[in-house]
Amino acid sequence: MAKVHIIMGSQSDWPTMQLATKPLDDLGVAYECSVVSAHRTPQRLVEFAENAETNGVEVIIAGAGGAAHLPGMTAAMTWIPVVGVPVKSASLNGLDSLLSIVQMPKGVAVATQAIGTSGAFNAGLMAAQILAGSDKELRERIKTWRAKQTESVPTNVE
Ligand SMILES: Nc1c(C(=O)O)ncn1[C@@H]1O[C@H](COP(=O)(O)O)[C@@H](O)[C@H]1O
Repeated sequence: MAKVHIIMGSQSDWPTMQLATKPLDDLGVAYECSVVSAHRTPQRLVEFAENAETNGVEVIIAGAGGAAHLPGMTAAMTWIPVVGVPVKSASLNGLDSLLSIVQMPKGVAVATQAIGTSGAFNAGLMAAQILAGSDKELRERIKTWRAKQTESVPTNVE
């Protein structure tokens, strides 16, 4: 079973959430993806959260837009770290999603990322970094990945 599970509130979130898979692919971290909605499929969410530990999930990435309750509700039902991605919404540009995810009550934590594709990408990276705490080889791959990124930034302005 994959250690990272990416869930999203709707199939329409996939163009954003797909970015989370990029660093995971680069770093050789296996993942699974599912559509799970706290609002539209509440029972599916309960089953997902209750079975996540038994299924070997170690980090959950949860993306949703608008009234984005999915990351917080997932975090409420499991101790497994939840990395939240505010998907950009049509009416409020994702500010609604961001506030819905970031303003968690004390005692239930969600690691909220930036709005949209950058946030989704960083969610994948964050998931890998969490797993790297207990995986030395992954830690080394992350260090190499970061070093390559640093090298790719030019000094000169053209
Ligand atoms: N925020 C949530 C939740 C949830 O939090 O449970 N379920 C779906 N949605 C969001 O509704 C938006 C519109 O969805 P549709 O495009 O399917 O109408 C999506 O961004 C989704 O994440």
